[in-house]
Amino acid sequence: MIKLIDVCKSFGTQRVLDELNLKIKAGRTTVIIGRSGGGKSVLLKHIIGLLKPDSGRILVDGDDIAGMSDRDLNEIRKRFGMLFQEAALFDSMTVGENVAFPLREHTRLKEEEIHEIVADRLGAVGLSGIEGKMPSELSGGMRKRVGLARAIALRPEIVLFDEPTTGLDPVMAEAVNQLIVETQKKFNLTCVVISHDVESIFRIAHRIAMLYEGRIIEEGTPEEIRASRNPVLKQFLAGRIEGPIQIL
Ligand SMILES: Nc1ncnc2c1ncn2[C@@H]1O[C@H](COP(=O)(O)OP(=O)(O)OP(=O)(O)O)[C@@H](O)[C@H]1O
Repeated sequence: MIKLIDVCKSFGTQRVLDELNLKIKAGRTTVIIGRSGGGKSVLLKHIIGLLKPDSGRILVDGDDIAGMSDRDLNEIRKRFGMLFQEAALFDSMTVGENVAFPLREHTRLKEEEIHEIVADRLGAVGLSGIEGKMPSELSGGMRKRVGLARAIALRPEIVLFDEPTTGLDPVMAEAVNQLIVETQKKFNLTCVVISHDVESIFRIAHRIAMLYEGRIIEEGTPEEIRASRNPVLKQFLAGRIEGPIQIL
């Protein structure tokens, strides 16, 4: 569904993506792993067109979004949902208004219909009836759930998750993982998740891709990744200090 071909991106003299190639399968969850500051968020922003590559192509269902006008890009973006780090809810809006936001931005649905969809999506994340609450009244896990309800408001085909379990306790992290698995299945979503939470990765991934020094150095099923002999991958998954990954 999504193909990145020879994607390069630098900021000043710092090359973050270096002829990166990756295929993301439809109806599957692909987790992109890699060290902090390694370029995972930059990669995700290229997939949704928030950043443009210096060179290379990014195909979404065969359309190259790298050279697209903002208008065409807006159309493509309707097919995406995104759950940002820290959920990124609008603090001055109620939960209901947060979830309704993409519907009000991108559709001409009537208020009644919007209310129905908001109730449905909040139900899907196990938070029925909290439309009137403010984000500040919610726990971190609940905020993530509301963020997910908002991300799926428009029934997207593709949902991008930027470190969905960061900052949550293990129980809450597992609840969010389960929710990702259930929501992916229920809506047959193509999910791209970036994470360095090794526990979570193996719980949610159909495919895992390791980003290192600007490239995907290994991609495969969780079993294949576990069995990999790649020293970078082995060091990363084991959380060892010794190995090819340099600690700055
Ligand atoms: N808009 C930008 N301008 C300049 N440099 C940037 C920009 N966005 C990202 N970078 C740099 O690109 C590198 C990769 O950043 P990125 O946020 O993608 O890392 P990450 O792998 O997501 O890290 P983390 O796991 O810590 O979130 C960093 O060195 C960062 O400073």
